[in-house]
Amino acid sequence: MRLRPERTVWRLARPYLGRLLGAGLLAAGTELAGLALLATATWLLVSAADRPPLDTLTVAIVAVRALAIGRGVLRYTERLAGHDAALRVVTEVRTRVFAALAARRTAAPQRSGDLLSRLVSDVEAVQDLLLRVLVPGAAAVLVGLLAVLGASAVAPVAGLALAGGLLLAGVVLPALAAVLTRRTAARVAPLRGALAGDAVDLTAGAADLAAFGATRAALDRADARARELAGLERRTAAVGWAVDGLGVLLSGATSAAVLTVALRAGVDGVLVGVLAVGTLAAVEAALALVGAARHWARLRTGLTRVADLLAAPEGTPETPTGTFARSPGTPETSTGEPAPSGEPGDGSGAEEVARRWHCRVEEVSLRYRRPGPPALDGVSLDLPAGSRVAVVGPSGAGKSSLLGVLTGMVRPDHGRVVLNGVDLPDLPVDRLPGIVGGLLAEAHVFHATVRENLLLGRAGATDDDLAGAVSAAGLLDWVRQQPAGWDTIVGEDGGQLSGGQRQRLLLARALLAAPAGILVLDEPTEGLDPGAADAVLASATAHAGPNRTVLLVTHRLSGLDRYDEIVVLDEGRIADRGSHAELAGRPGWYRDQWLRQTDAERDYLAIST
Ligand SMILES: Nc1ncnc2c1ncn2[C@@H]1O[C@H](COP(=O)(O)OP(=O)(O)OP(=O)(O)O)[C@@H](O)[C@H]1O
Repeated sequence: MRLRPERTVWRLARPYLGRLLGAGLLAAGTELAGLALLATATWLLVSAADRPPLDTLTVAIVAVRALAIGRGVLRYTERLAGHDAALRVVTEVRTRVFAALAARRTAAPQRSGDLLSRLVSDVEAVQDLLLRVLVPGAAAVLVGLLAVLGASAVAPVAGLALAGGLLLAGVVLPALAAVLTRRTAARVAPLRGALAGDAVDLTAGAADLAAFGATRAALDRADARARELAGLERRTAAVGWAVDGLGVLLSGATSAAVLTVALRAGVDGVLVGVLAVGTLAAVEAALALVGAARHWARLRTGLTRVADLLAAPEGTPETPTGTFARSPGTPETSTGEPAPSGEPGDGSGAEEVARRWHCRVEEVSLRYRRPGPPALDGVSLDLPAGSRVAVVGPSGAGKSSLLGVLTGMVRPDHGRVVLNGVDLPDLPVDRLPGIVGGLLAEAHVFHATVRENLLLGRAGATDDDLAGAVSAAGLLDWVRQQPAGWDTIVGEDGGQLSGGQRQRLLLARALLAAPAGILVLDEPTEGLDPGAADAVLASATAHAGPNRTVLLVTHRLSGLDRYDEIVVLDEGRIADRGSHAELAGRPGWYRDQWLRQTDAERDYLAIST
């Protein structure tokens, strides 16, 4: 077995060696005080029957009290000194790990859940290695040696029997425990990291998962991981229980062996009792090595990850620990796990794909806080299948709230949304994502490949579907330029993409959603320059096709002349509605805004040419 991670810890702990040695000696002192206490108390009990001289008795009684108090004091100071040394080492390690992660993040960002797991659990492995393995391990070895010497002084054969028992308890049993624990332990740390990543995705990406009907699949995946982790931990606990049982058996057997050989060697009766009890205490101290070995085996994965991180050159890419959807043609996710059941977008179904959807929003009112102004106040819209409707208005007018109501994310206080004659709440929740879907405000990009992010929009999408949507969003050239193509990792929340590329990826994913239903687009061209924004909006609207309704929320008014109706919202109410030509031709918010934007763009073009 290569001890590279331990060597890394050793190197980092070297400046604190004096403190660690002190803690080890104090731990050995505690064990020795315990052993001496048992031996003296036994001697006192056994010899009291023979009525020894009072001064001898008094000395033994004082010794028992002093050892009992001393043991407590030693234990306390050992804990204090050990933690002081270990926490100093851990502070150093955590600083270095943080610096290493920060340096690598620029080149190969990892999932924040995994980063957190590295910074917390893996670094704690270093602390545990020092406090639960090295210090008690060193103390057990020292106490064992001194106990063998003590027993040999009484009778060499007794020393030999004790040495045999201590070898079994302190070497064979710990090795067995380490081997049995290591197999499961190697899988626990990465699984914990992946589970932490799942937690981040389930919280940060909750709205998107719900919008695309992928919440169940993501929850199932996290649940499967949690169950696997629980199973592994149960197995580790069972191994621990079995090894502990063997330890107790061994302790009794060693004591019996020492007792037998000491009696055969003609050792005095009182001393035989002292030897037997002292043996129990010495074996118990040696059994601490079993716990230390188990901890060591469990800590190795975390230690290895810390050592790798501190040793790796900056920017070494790593494979992400979790993925989302997967290609229908791909048998496994990139983590090698089986495919999750209930793929996102299942709700789209053949029935939804074939049907055209007529949507009516009737007198919808919504108030988030009471008292407080309404976010929506009696809003009505008619969205015939295949229509193009844009919702505009000043910031805070209620545009995103309207999309929230339409996608079922927010329940209105009054009014209703009717889809092909059915009230929205009466539709099964898993069908809604197949009918209404798209790009919502604060959309989340998952730390997965381009393909997996897109398949969240429609799980069964073919490569042609993906290429069509990505091309409409103006990202196809970029995907083709990437060495990994569709399998390019985009980083957590698209951290490895530019703002515009991230937005285009989100738009492409939205275009894949609800293929024959209602496509909602909340600020799809945000962050793109005016020219690109116009081109992307035109191609995205065209990509929606004749059957799909498009409901666009935008601050940018250019390109809306291709829309059937524009609704101007203000303070939750419909302030105006009509075509672009009608609204731009009459006084009001729309015309003011239109003139302001065209002037600003003229200036922009003048400066940039
Ligand atoms: N989750 C919420 N809790 C409380 N109030 C909210 C919430 N979401 C929106 N609001 C409030 O409702 C009103 C409408 O917000 P909404 O996000 O729908 O406006 P918007 O027109 O989309 O604005 P913007 O153009 O700035 O995105 C605002 O006054 C906002 O503060």
